[in-house]
Amino acid sequence: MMGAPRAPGTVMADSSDILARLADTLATRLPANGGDPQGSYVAKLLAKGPDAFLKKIGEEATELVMAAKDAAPDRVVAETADLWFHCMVALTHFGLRPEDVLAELARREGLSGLEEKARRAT
Ligand SMILES: N=c1c2ncn([C@@H]3O[C@H](COP(=O)(O)OP(=O)(O)OP(=O)(O)O)[C@@H](O)[C@H]3O)c2ncn1[C@@H]1O[C@H](COP(=O)(O)O)[C@@H](O)[C@H]1O
Repeated sequence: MMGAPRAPGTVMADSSDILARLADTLATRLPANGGDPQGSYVAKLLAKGPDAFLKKIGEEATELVMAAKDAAPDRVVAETADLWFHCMVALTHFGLRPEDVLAELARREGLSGLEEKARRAT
């Protein structure tokens, strides 16, 4: 069950490993791990295959853009959560973990996007 919505800017005390805990839950929904499409939204999505969760990623990205265009911070937070969640379903399908993405961001830390682009051009 999902938690109650919170105002933007408030941080839960135990939020630091929420991505890892969510990934653990999502992995249990894989067909290979006995995920039951009758009793789980995630299992249903994973059982349908990539087209289903890729469609959701496209929808949630569009909804985030619309929330941002409306300058609605509460909706930006909610739509970003929807987008991250569905991206995590995709990671689960591919046997990947949020830690893989965080490691990639850590690898990029401190390297300006302008500098990285200039390196690619040479
Ligand atoms: N974080 C989420 C989460 N975020 C969003 N959603 C669901 O994602 C669905 C799609 O969102 P939409 O706004 O598009 O709603 P919709 O129009 O009804 O969706 P569709 O019918 O078009 O797919 C909704 O049913 C949301 O409830 C989530 N469902 C589950 N989780 C987490 O995943 C865990 C496992 O979920 P189950 O596998 O369903 O038990 C949960 O305990 C939660 O921690």
